[in-house]
Amino acid sequence: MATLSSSSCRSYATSLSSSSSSSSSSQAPICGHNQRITLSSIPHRFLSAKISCQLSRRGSRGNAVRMQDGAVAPAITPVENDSPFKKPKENLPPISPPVETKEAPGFDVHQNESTVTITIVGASGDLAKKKIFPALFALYYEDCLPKHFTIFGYARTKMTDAELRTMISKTLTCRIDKRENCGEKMDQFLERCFYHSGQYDSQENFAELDRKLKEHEAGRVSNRLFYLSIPPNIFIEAVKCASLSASSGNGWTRVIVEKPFGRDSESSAALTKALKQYLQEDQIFRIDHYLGKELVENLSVLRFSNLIFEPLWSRQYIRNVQLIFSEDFGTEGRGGYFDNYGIIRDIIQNHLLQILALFAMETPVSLDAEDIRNEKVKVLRSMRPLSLEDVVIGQYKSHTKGGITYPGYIDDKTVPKDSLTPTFAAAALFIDNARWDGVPFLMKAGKALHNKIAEIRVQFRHVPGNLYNRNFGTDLDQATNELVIRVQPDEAIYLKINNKVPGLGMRLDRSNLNLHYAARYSKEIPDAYERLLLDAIEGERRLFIRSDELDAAWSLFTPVLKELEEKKIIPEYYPYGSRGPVGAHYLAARYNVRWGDLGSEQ
Ligand SMILES: NC(=O)C1=CN([C@@H]2O[C@H](COP(=O)(O)OP(=O)(O)OC[C@H]3O[C@@H](n4cnc5c(N)ncnc54)[C@H](OP(=O)(O)O)[C@@H]3O)[C@@H](O)[C@H]2O)C=CC1
Ligand SMILES: O=C1O[C@H](COP(=O)(O)O)[C@@H](O)[C@H](O)[C@H]1O
Repeated sequence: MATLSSSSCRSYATSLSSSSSSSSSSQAPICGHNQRITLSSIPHRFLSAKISCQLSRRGSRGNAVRMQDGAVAPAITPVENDSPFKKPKENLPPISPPVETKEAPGFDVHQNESTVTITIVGASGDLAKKKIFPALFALYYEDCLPKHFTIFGYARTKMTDAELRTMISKTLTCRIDKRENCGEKMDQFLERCFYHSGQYDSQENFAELDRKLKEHEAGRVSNRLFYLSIPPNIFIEAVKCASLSASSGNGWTRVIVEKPFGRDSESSAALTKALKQYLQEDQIFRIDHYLGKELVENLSVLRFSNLIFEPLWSRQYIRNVQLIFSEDFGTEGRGGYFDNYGIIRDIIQNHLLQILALFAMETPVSLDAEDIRNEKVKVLRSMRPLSLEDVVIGQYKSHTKGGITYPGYIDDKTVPKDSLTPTFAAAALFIDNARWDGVPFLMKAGKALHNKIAEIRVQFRHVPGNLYNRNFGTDLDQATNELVIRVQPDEAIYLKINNKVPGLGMRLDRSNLNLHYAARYSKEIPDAYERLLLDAIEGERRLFIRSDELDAAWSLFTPVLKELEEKKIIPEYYPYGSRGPVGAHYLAARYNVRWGDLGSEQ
């Protein structure tokens, strides 16, 4: 049955190939160092170990992946340069069994080897504990981190290395399919984690960090990844200090920046400008974790490697596209942050818009990061800025059900009582290009709704002159095909088709051709942060946001966000746990659309 490699593993074994060409600026030190070392200076023998990581990501114990139905997808032979991602990765460190020995600091005995240090700035925070450390552990567990790696936590909180390890050990989990040696792996991983306490605006504190990093690097080529897991108002100070006092002297330095990337065009441009004082564009990895989700990553595969979808992918056959995000909990605990942003900035302008761009782009020249991002930016620049009449906003209010009272948004102590910040929004967007002219792209995102789901729905047009129309009664909508890509939870891709109900009569029903991941694949789906962290380590920028994409995204939403705020538009209130404001239906109806997630069978 299965003939394609299906695992979450990388098939771009090229990341292993040596690079002498790729973007030099990301290899360049960023503050005053002048030595450059490229991957070509790393002995070739080290590269093969990386291949074994790639293979282990292809299947738990061998090169192949077993499907739930017993079929085996063959692994891809690990030939260097077989990557679909044409551009070779930069300066990759070698991979080998993850046992680190203590090195005497300060000696350049390892100058032919390289090392990667990942510093999590804001290590004491929520995201670091919840996502970043667990993702790094998962990568370690899969033998996907380089042989010489070190993880540093950096924050103001006073903590020892041991205390950091205790803190993060609470949130590390093991892969379901490989529990046996989990404890051992966890201990090994924790031994590679260290902590340095410092201020975010202190060059001196970062210089202390630099000294510690150097000790761990022990004279090897030093590659440094900083993950800014801190509130946005301190991004610039932290980047400045990291850049001036703790960037690599002879390898690459990269910085992962978390959203929010500003709150409108102006502030986003200011942030970009400030970041670029200290970093080159290709050192900046702007993360949108939705791009790291398995089914979002699969969008292009589905479309460009199956003959049956691409010919239908246009206004000729597609009636509308729906991008839906809902959470069944409120802003609990994050109300302070959220009130300054609202759901349009929190979800729609980034996560849903990024999915839209990937969905709607033209075929890129290659799978190279710049080719893909070039196509995405064209989509964004072809879009009409959102207008006020194409937006509906809502805010959840308290609701009592089954004797339990669920708080309203403004019941959160960190939210002003008179807040008009939307916790729900629906919007109709249009791409004014030849492929998508007139096709509504409807987006809907909300907190404290009745379910937790993220999905893409593609509703196709009616079959012209359908011979079987009368077998459906008058509801033509019911007779059109719909492709659903359920991003989460319970990942699936299904296509609603019309089918004859078996029997002597001629009755049609709607059935699903269903690719249900849990039934099809035994391998656990990696968390988005795992994929993105590994990409950042490997210098793969495909899933990160380029500054021109960001500018284009903000241009679409800034005018309407300003108008909503200036006119103090009152959101439609909806009860906690409901399906959201009824206004979303009117908006869809205006474009002759019915939300696909609300029908009797979804
Ligand atoms: N949490 C999440 O689910 C998500 C978060 N993000 C983004 O990731 C980043 C980190 O988020 P999160 O971990 O929730 O943030 P936190 O509020 O938990 O902050 C992280 C750390 O930053 C330090 N810090 C907090 N407030 C301040 C302040 N005012 N001044 C100086 N330092 C401060 C604290 O460390 P210390 O006091 O020890 O220095 C804190 O532990 C943010 O940009 C956020 O928008 C993005 C998506 C989801
Ligand atoms: O970026 C964000 O995403 C989360 C939802 O992420 P998910 O991976 O759990 O779907 C959302 O809760 C948060 O408000 C937002 O900032």
